[in-house]
Amino acid sequence: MPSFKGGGSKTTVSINIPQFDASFTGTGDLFAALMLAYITRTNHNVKESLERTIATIQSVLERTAQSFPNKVYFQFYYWGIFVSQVLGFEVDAINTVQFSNHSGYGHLKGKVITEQDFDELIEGLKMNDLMDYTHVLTGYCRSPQLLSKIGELVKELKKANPTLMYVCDPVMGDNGRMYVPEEVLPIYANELLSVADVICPNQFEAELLTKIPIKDKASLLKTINVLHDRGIKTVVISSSELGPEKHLLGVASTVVGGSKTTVSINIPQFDASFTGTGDLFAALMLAYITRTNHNVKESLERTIATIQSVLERTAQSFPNKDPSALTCKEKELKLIQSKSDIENPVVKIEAQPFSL
Ligand SMILES: Nc1ncnc2c1ncn2[C@@H]1O[C@H](COP(=O)(O)OP(=O)(O)O)[C@@H](O)[C@H]1O
Ligand code: PXP
Repeated sequence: MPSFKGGGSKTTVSINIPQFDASFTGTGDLFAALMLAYITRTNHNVKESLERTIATIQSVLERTAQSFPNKVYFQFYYWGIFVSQVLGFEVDAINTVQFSNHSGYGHLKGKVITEQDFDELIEGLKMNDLMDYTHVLTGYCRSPQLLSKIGELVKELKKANPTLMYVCDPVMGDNGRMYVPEEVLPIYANELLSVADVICPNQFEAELLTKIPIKDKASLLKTINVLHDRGIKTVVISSSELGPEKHLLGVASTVVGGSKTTVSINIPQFDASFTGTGDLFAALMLAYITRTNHNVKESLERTIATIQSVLERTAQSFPNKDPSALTCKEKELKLIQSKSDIENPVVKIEAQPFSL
């Protein structure tokens, strides 16, 4: 029964809540977060806040019996999670790091998940019989030991569900510089690639994995073929410097039933560098490769359309500033504001067959 005392006058309201014949976990959290939102929006109108909160929780509980067909296990930071949820995936996320902020800022405080932390979480999932994943997506990870364990986990999960899709974003660096310890490279190259169904390195990461310098389209294609030869069905280079002026080039390639499709897309380049776009890219590709059953053209087009609209909205939130002058805080990706673009991206740039 919420009560509000403002300006000396008190308002107290109550509501009858139809009771479900089951007990749920998480409804208290939901209640508090919804009340926070509605008390803010209505400036402490407790009647409206309570009504909307209860209406929301009632509809969530009514819908709780309908479950999503896909359940993703995430080993990640936060950017991809929202996107996957908006696109209809149930997500169990393990944050590989619990940091005060991302690494683009000048200072970084917090903790990296240890192997023991990881083992405990997996033990709990197993004890409760919760390992029924359809997808695994891994990203930012600084520990070679932990990565190795993830490889073992993926093998185990695939044994239980042979159709499970493992999307590996081998997050190691960008523009010629590694930002995780060098020791993770052999683990990606020797242990994770062999279990990956989809891999989405950027140009630098693809070079590290194959030891092929990418100087032109021929070396890019060679790199993709080497990755396919290691048994990876779908290889996506999230960005390379081989695009036309002021454009990046993204490439996606898939081998289905012995026949290969490779497409590329010109990505208009913003005059700024953003953090989190790689995470976003991997989560979007996972969703669209699943929805389209490895149609790389459509997947790449929708992924790029979504990211472009997020970056446009991010850059436009400070219209009087040159994008290159934006601070780290100003460049935080405007994900929540882009929810409807994430749900329904408008494809403006078509991917083309990749040819030399
Ligand atoms: N400056 C930029 N301008 C336009 N698009 C960008 C820019 N930076 C990143 N992106 C988008 O984000 C995607 C992933 O970024 P990329 O740099 O390849 O990944 P990572 O962050 O892992 O290095 C690219 O495919 C591109 O669509
Ligand atoms: N900082 C942290 C803490 C991260 O977890 C990541 C990627 O997950 C990055 C920086 C790099 O982000 P991106 O490659 O997606 O731009």
